[in-house]
Amino acid sequence: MAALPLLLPHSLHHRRQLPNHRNVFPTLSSPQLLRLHPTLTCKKRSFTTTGAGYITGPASDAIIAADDPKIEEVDTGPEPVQRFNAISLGLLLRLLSRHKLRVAASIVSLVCCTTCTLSMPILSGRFFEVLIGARSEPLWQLLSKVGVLYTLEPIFTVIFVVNMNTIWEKVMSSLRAQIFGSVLIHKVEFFDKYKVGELTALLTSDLGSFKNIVSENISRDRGFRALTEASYSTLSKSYWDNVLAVCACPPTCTNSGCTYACTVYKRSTVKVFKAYGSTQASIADCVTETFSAIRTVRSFGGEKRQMLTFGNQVLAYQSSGIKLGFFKSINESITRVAVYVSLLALYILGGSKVQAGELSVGTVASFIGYTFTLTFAVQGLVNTVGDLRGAFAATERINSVLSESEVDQALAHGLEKDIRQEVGMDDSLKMFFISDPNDKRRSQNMRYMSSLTAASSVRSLAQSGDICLEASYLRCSAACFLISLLALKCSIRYHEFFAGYVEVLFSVHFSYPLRSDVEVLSGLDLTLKYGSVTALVGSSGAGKSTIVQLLARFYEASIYELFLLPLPTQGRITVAGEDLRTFDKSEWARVVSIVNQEPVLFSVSVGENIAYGLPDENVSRDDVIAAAKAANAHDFIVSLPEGYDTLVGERGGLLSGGQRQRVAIARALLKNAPILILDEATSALDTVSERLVQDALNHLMKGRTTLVIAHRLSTVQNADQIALCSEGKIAELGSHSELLARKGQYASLVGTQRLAFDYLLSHGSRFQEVWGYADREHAKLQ
Ligand SMILES: Nc1ncnc2c1ncn2[C@@H]1O[C@H](COP(=O)(O)OP(=O)(O)OP(=O)(O)O)[C@@H](O)[C@H]1O
Repeated sequence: MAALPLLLPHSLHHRRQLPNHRNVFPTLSSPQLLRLHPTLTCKKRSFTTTGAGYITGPASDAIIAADDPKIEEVDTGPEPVQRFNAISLGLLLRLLSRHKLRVAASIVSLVCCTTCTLSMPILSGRFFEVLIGARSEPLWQLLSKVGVLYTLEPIFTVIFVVNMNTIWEKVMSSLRAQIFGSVLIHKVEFFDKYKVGELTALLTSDLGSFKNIVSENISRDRGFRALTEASYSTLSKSYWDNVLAVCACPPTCTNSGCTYACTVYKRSTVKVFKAYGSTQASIADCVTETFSAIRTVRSFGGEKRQMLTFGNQVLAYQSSGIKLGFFKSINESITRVAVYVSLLALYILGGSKVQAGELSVGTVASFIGYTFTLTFAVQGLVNTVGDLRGAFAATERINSVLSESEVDQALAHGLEKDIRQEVGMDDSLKMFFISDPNDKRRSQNMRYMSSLTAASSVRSLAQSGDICLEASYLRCSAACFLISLLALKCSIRYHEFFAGYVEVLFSVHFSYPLRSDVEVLSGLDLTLKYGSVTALVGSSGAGKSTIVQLLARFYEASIYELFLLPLPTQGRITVAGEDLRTFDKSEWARVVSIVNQEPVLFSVSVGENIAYGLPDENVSRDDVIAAAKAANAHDFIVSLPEGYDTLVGERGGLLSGGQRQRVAIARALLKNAPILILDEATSALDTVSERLVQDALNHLMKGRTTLVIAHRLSTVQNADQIALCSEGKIAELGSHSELLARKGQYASLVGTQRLAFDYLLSHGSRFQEVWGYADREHAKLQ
């Protein structure tokens, strides 16, 4: 079976995570860390481990149950960090090697059609000689030869163009699939960093200019054909007469000079092409952003501002386009001057040689024919060099974007396993596979992958055990002990310094990768008891959704190491005692259902959106309807123009916020995962709908480990436990009544909301007046 290198590109280098003390949640407990890094204690990096336990590659966040004795043999010495190139010559050759027959047919037809083309000037020369009586060959015989050439040349051209085009289309499809797959499996922070428009541009305009190398260069006067024609005509000329050949050489020399200059000044020209591409990407990004947020733009009257932004991007695009045109025009005009000089020299020298009887008229006529062929070919080559520059710039841009950020190994491994298991793989999936028998690292990764906790156990663990977000403070190592001792011996000032140092090193921290200087979570301990409901409350920005993101494994922290030494515990997330990172991400995704504050729907029908709950299965219509009924969405769906087949628009924009939430709840219900996370899942519902959906959710929560985030405390009063999140920690934990009795932050939050409610009640009559007025106005409009 072929392999999927681009789904696992970073398996090539297993980049070491940079020690970043703030980015260490969830990490592993000290004993586990030692289990994971058994060889670190003897400062030797290897996958060797003694007995059962975990092993990991250098800084790989995929953790593997290491019962495979063969793994001990694997040589995993420190690897140099390699830059991963999404598009490389090796990859292109591998893709081309899939079409050997077509490549051979293209080469043969190219040689044949070029031979036909280049035989024409010879026949033209003979034709003139026959006309002036300098040649005895019958005219009809000569013309029939010309006729054969004129017939064969288009036939070979068709074979060449069709084959080249087919090969390149197939190569480009695979390449596009590879790049898409590669982007898809990047870590979430990659998507935080790059805008949608930029990523879209990679797959459209950048890959488009790469495609142009062939699709724009298979015509007669471009690319390979121009190259063969140029070389062949230069050779033919030398065969006829060396002196005249030298006259016709300037175009070729100029072309070589231009090509050389382009190569020497590659950096500057590539810069211009790169700027052209990135301004094009910015335009795409501005368009995507503006039109996807059109309601926000309207509501703020932001049209002028968007026009200004777009105008600036267009001007930048225009200026880089003008610069590009300047480069092109210089190339073109230099070539033309060279051509004219060459033709003039040819007329002068050729004419004098004919007059002196040293050359026949036919030979000079053939020369002139070859000079024109050479001129066109050289012109074509100059254009091809321009296309190549564009393609190099696009390749550089794609490679630089995709090599900057890390691939999510835990996801890539699981995905590859998943796809490989598929029986009778679809053609559309096959495109993601490229065979590379030399990629030993991948086969090694495949073995680790197979050592990951099996899918069945993920579900059974999720269905049986508690989920713990642990922060076990100061399970000190010798290093910590030493620091503490030193701290005690030192003066107060130094003691403070060491205390701070210890705090930084050994408490739990989580920072988003793009804002690594801002701590979001610090010192968090929380257990979500199996089969019970835990409510997470707290002020805005306290870190509630961050906990959800960690539970969903959108973000994962690395094992924190300082000078290659494993540090004591930082915290971790476990399910039934197993570290989350022992699971494939895709397997984990199957056991967790999340309904967000602002659910995003795909621009397909309502039914398909609900069925997306089980994306890899053929969901029956009855199941979709059952899920919709349970989420109290059925009634509104059947009232839509085409019922379950009604399209919901981009991001579900044709539905109301409450309808979107109900569809999202139905989607989660269909998924039927043992772990349920509701992040303000009912916030967009009116009171009546909320009560109905809440009933469905209460039913759904039974027997599942549930985490509910809600601002309206009334909705979480009945939770088994309520955790108050404050400044990245769990400040209070208990039932509603326990927390009220404690009279702490929770009690004051409840008090604040009650006050707000009382205020509403006391102003009820006024609101009723307003609502009554609105109702009357509405009735009038009807
Ligand atoms: N992707 C991100 N990158 C960087 N910082 C982020 C990211 N997402 C959230 N933050 C920051 O993390 C902090 C905690 O955000 P979080 O969404 O967890 O708060 P929250 O308690 O859920 O708030 P709310 O109740 O308003 O939803 C905030 O300061 C926020 O600015």
